[in-house]
Amino acid sequence: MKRVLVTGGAGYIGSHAVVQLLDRGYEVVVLDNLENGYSELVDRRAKFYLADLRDKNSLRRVFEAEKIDAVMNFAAYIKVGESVENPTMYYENNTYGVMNLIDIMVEYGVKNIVFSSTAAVYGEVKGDKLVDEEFPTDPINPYGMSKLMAERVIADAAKAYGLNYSIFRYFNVAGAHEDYEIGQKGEGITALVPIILQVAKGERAELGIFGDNYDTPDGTGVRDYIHVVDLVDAHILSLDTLKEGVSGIYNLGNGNGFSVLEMLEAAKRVTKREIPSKVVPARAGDPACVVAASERAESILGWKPRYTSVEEIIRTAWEWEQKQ
Ligand SMILES: NC(=O)c1ccc[n+]([C@@H]2O[C@H](COP(=O)([O-])OP(=O)(O)OC[C@H]3O[C@@H](n4cnc5c(N)ncnc54)[C@H](O)[C@@H]3O)[C@@H](O)[C@H]2O)c1
Ligand SMILES: O=c1ccn([C@@H]2O[C@H](COP(=O)(O)OP(=O)(O)O[C@H]3O[C@H](CO)[C@H](O)[C@H](O)[C@H]3O)[C@@H](O)[C@H]2O)c(=O)[nH]1
Repeated sequence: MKRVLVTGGAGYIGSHAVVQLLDRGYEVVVLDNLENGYSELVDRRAKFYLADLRDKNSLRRVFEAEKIDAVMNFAAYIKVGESVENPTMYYENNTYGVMNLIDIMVEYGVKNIVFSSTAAVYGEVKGDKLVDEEFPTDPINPYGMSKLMAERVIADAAKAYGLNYSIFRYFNVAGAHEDYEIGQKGEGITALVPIILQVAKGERAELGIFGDNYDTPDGTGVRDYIHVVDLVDAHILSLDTLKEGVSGIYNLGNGNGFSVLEMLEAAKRVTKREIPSKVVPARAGDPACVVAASERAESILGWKPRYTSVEEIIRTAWEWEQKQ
């Protein structure tokens, strides 16, 4: 396991995977169409290819030129609201794109894939039970369904073609690497933490709190926030299990739920700034409360998240945001 192809390596999480793999001595090849990525986020030590998952010939060019040992697939569309408005665009990129990638991996004899999935595969979670990997999958938006379908494609292909896979279901990823100038970026950001910090910076007038009528203690949505560096660590650890032929599906979260209002208060403490907010209508496709049980990643991969406080997670994101 020497050379890893990182698809979506010019994006937020992919660019972290690139530097963390390089720091552990892997050779890294990046594939991205730069639709939502930034070439300046890609570490210069990695080799970059402009290619698109939906275009098999562009993928062939990469696999022809590079001997790949494992693929980490981060390339996807990621916005829940957009997926509700334009579902076919999501199935085309997030499901069909993965089918293409698998076909090309098989064509070139590449056996190992690490895949970014999402807590959105679980859909509406009733009550306040932690969600483990056996929880029934029932996505309530096309984004989650496009990822669940891709998971199924990967598992079926693994059986048929002898592949090994690690599928990671991320909860809410936030924060930034403290040693590199990389982080979450982009005009169209919809994720809570960067939006709150953009308000703190004065780039946005206020935070719109999407609904305060949910069945949660303060009525706002509850999520499990996980630091991007911890998240990527699990991916890298899983390369060793893939080498041993062990495939699996793993949740990645901290196991603690924070509401939108709690995140807002934490961000005020970290930034020491005013952060104006107002309640606006709930966003289509948003469940009330989603919190992870991630013991499987801990026991099988030996994974242990290091950033366990949301203040710490927000602080690293704030340091990045201020450099922008
Ligand atoms: N950010 C989160 O909280 C979160 C949570 C759960 C899952 N995920 C998953 O993690 C992965 C990475 O997310 P991110 O937050 O880094 O998003 P991002 O948009 O920053 O990165 C995605 C990258 O993939 C590229 N890309 C998209 N479609 C492509 C295609 N067809 N061909 C080539 N490149 C393509 C984009 O240009 C971008 O650089 C996604 O698969 C996403 O579904 C993210
Ligand atoms: O401006 C905002 C943005 C978000 N929220 C709320 O904050 C919480 C977190 O929202 P995010 O958009 O940060 O993330 P989601 O919980 O919607 O997560 C979904 O989208 C993510 C990508 O953005 C991941 O893919 C994740 O797996 C998927 O469930 C939700 O309760 C949301 O309603 C607001 O109130 N205002």
